[in-house]
Amino acid sequence: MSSKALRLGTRRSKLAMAQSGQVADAVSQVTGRSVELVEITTYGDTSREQLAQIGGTGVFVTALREALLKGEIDFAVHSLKDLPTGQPDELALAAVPEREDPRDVIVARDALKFTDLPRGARIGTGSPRRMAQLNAYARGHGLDIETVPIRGNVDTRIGYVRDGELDAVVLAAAGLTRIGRIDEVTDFLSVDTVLPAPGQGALAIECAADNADLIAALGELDDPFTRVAVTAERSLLAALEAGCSAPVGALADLPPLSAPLERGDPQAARQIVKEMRLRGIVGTTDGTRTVQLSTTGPVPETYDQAMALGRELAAEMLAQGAAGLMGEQAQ
Ligand SMILES: NCc1[nH]cc(CCC(=O)O)c1CC(=O)O
Repeated sequence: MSSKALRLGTRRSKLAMAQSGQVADAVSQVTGRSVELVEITTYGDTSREQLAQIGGTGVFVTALREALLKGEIDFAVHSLKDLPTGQPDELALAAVPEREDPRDVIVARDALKFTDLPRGARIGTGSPRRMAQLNAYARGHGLDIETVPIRGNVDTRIGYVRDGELDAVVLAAAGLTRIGRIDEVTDFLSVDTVLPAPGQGALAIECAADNADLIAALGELDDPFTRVAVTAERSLLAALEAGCSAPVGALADLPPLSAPLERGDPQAARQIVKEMRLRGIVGTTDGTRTVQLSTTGPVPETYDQAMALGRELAAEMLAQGAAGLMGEQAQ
């Protein structure tokens, strides 16, 4: 490989710059080459419409992919949850690095926890998935909340709480960690309450499919465990024929992983992890109807097995009426 700097295409947002910067450092470390950031503007950054209304799927991703295809950049970093499930033949998913905390979190006024929010509390989120699950939980537990559609970057969203317009906003833990604002979280939502978006907390590093040297080099950053988990989650999403702004939550977790990880020994964790649990949920945004299922089995040994697991769970969810619940959002 030549010693010219690698060009990493990135959106200008704080989150994109943070995650691109972190990956740039990791890539220079494994390749010994310098990495130069190239800023790309995407429709998702300039549009003020609700993400769900502009069709969600891929709005943040398209411009970066176009720059890759035109050879203007060598590789790009995406939030995996924003990446459409169909992979174009010309592009390769060269690496999925180790996942951050996949949970959703609340930033609320007065350090409030979700379940301590007062009657009539207004919670901002533009995500039908979050609305569906928060409203379903509230209905089941006698809470009285109102979900309020918002969008904008993290500063804007947290701003609604700071200026008193909303009681709380929902965000992804991973994004806040990456931009150094995880301390502002007032409650980490259990995945038993809100299942994250498929792939949430993971990054995708993409480059041209014909650049074998670069694919091999970037592959050093790949975490096979994360990749197995997100492959199952995204296969579930694809089989439900839903996009990244659909009311679909999914999480493949590796149950015994957390304890050894807390002892700082991920290698030990890898040896004892035998099972993977895949959970999926679909619901109407008002939370009146949900289909939630899970399956537990041996950790898949191939990505094809992981995909099969996702497809199987999706088929069971569809058999229980999942398609009808997603249809409700489609107006
Ligand atoms: N939809 C926007 C988006 N895409 C990725 C993240 C950060 C979390 C991640 O990388 O999964 C966010 C912000 C959020 O949901 O709070």
